[in-house]
Amino acid sequence: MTTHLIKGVSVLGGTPTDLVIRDGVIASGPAEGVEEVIEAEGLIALPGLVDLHTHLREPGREDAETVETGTQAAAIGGFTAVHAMANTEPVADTAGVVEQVWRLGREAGYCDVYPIGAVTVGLAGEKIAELGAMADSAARVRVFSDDGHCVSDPLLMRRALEYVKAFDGVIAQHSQEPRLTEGAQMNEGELSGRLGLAGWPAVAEEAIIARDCLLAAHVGSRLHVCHVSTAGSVELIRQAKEKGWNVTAEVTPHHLLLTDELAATYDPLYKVNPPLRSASDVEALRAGLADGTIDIVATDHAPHPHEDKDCEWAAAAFGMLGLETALSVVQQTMVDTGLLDWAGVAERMSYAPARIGRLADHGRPLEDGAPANIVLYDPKATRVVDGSETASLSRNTPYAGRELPGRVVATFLRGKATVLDGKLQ
Ligand SMILES: NC(=O)N[C@@H](CC(=O)O)C(=O)O
Ligand SMILES: [Zn+2]
Ligand SMILES: [Zn+2]
Repeated sequence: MTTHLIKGVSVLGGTPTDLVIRDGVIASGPAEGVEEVIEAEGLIALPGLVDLHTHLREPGREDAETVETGTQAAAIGGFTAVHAMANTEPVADTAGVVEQVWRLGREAGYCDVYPIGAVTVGLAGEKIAELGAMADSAARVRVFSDDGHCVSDPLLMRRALEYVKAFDGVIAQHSQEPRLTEGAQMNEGELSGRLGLAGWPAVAEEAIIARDCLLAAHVGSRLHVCHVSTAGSVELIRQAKEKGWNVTAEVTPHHLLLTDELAATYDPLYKVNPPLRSASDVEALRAGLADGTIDIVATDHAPHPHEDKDCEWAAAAFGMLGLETALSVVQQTMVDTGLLDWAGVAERMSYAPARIGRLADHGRPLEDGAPANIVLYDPKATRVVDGSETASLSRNTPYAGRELPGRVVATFLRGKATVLDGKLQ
């Protein structure tokens, strides 16, 4: 394996220093046997990013994404680990399917893939899946989710929370009260009325979060709240944390940047679940991420082929790409606004998601002896996003034509460069 010397890099935005990568780990001592030197003046080094919420679509929807193409997009975005959501075909609700996804990630070699197991068989919300068998499998599943669907039955949710305690698992909930969101198309508000699109009210998210926090506290288990999108949700999670309950939460880059006004275009690129909300929700999400109420940023990278997106709003699929643009959107919304420094970004995009997912080899400080999972980032660069230029098989980025700050220059996975000079290796 190539020994790299990264010269003059600013670790977490600190004073410039040199980093040596040897035999897959960050090495101390003199830079002997260096084969490749990377001049990194002006670049920031962050621990490899960890995504707790990625849709890789394999098995079953290889027309939208595969483990290989999705992890290529992840590497380009600076990620060294992604958690793959269970809403595949077949659903990842058995040890066999999660082992298959885990192995495909290993074989592709761009980014470690940690499968998420379904909470209920077939995501049908009726019967608990074989959570223990998935935890004990080679994939060592610790995160379980019916994402795309809400575990809306309170008794099933209680049982799932109890079940995962045995192996220190966590239930990641897609918080959406189904009866309150039948046919819902966009954020419920004055604008949904004007556009004639059925509303998805904030209370449908908040009612489930409140219930789940109470359930998690009652059984003494771990709850993770997926894609928080409203100011009221932030407030509920803040209260749960004040009580010392074991609740964590994520926000997506798109909910930090975009608002429901974009629905007025009727362009399904902006159709996502939960929907884009109001400017005051965006402000509350940014504040909640800054003060630690919301623990992490997770992409909810949701690829869809053009036939599922190039249609009228009501018929289009929910979801947008996110892996390749996440760090830039976080820079724009959180760093350039003064809400977070780079150490804060490392906490929310690497350390904390690795802790929640119980990953040992990711989300570690860039210290001697740590696995060399590193991203080199140029915060001074800018780019206009080209919607057709993506490693993903799908093209549904909401940022096409937008100028975003920053550029991932290199990504290292256990010392191997997956990206160099912005290009996939
Ligand atoms: N976020 C989305 O709009 N879509 C996701 C499902 C989900 O995350 O709920 C998908 O699988 O396409
Ligand atoms: Zn979801
Ligand atoms: Zn999702």
